[in-house]
Amino acid sequence: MKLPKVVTIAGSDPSGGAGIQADLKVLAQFGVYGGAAVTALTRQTSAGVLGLFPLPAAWVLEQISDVLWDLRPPVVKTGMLQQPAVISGLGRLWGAYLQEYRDTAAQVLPPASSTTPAPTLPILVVDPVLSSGAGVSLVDGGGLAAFREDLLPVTTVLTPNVPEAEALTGMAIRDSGDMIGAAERLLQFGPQWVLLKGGHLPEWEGDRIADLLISREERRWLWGQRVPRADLHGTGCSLASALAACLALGLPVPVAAARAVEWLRQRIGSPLFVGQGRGVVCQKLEEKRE
Ligand SMILES: Nc1ncnc2c1ncn2[C@@H]1O[C@H](COP(=O)(O)OP(=O)(O)O)[C@@H](O)[C@H]1O
Ligand SMILES: Cc1ncc(COP(=O)(O)O)c(N)n1
Repeated sequence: MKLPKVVTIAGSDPSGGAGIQADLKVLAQFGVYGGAAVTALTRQTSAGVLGLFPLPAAWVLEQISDVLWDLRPPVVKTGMLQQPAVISGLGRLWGAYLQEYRDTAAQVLPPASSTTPAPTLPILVVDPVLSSGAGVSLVDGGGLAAFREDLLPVTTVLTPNVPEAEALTGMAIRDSGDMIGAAERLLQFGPQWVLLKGGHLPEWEGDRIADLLISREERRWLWGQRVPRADLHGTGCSLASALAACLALGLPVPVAAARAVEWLRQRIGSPLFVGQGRGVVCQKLEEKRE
């Protein structure tokens, strides 16, 4: 069996709750090998982001190119990309990576017939990080246009939260009906799937909460138990990494999304308090200590 591998392209969070540190821990927990290309350093504690130090965009893109053509990961997950030049440059690199896969498959496989399954193309999971949970901007001006024009057209699964979906579409999202409208608008930018997370909506019926998974063919609500006053950061990074891990393990998108959401929700109710601020996602519930 092929080694399941994921490369994360994200920023560094020294407190370990978000960014590449969180991503690599989640991947390890799913038994998936993780590589990481770093886009920016942050000064960050469990209480919030204190500073941002972007790496030169050309250098970030070289890192990404090196690791893609070395590890040849079947799944790549993005977090804080931060600079428009990185967002657009990744779109171009990913297009070239896909093209090379197609060319190689055409040389290796017999001519396609109705009985030959199409080769599985690499998967790009994009978590469009725009700001920290506490509202510090994590993307430069021009970032939204770069996402819409250059990265979303080559994205397999886009995982925005409600404010990110509002920023990308310019639409207000107040209820589940608005979530459907915004997710359909996001599909028009090109991603194959959108997982629109519902955590920021003020009201769900009773103690329930739902995320919306949508493609051009199907629409599913992923319902779960709402945890009152959940106070943790790094949930978006952890969810996208769990999804990437499940995809690298070979699960189809709807099954992988349901499993990743369930994995995270089991942990939202019992965060780990590692510092002076908010809690983080506890990796192994069974090993949690006070
Ligand atoms: N209070 C909560 N109880 C249970 N699950 C939650 C809660 N808040 C968010 N979630 C779940 O956590 C995941 C992340 O959601 P969300 O908070 O919307 O995105 P982000 O972490 O990117 O801001 C989603 O699967 C969402 O349903
Ligand atoms: C390096 C980095 N990447 C992403 C986030 C967003 O995470 P959150 O919104 O959960 O604070 C973050 N705070 N830091």
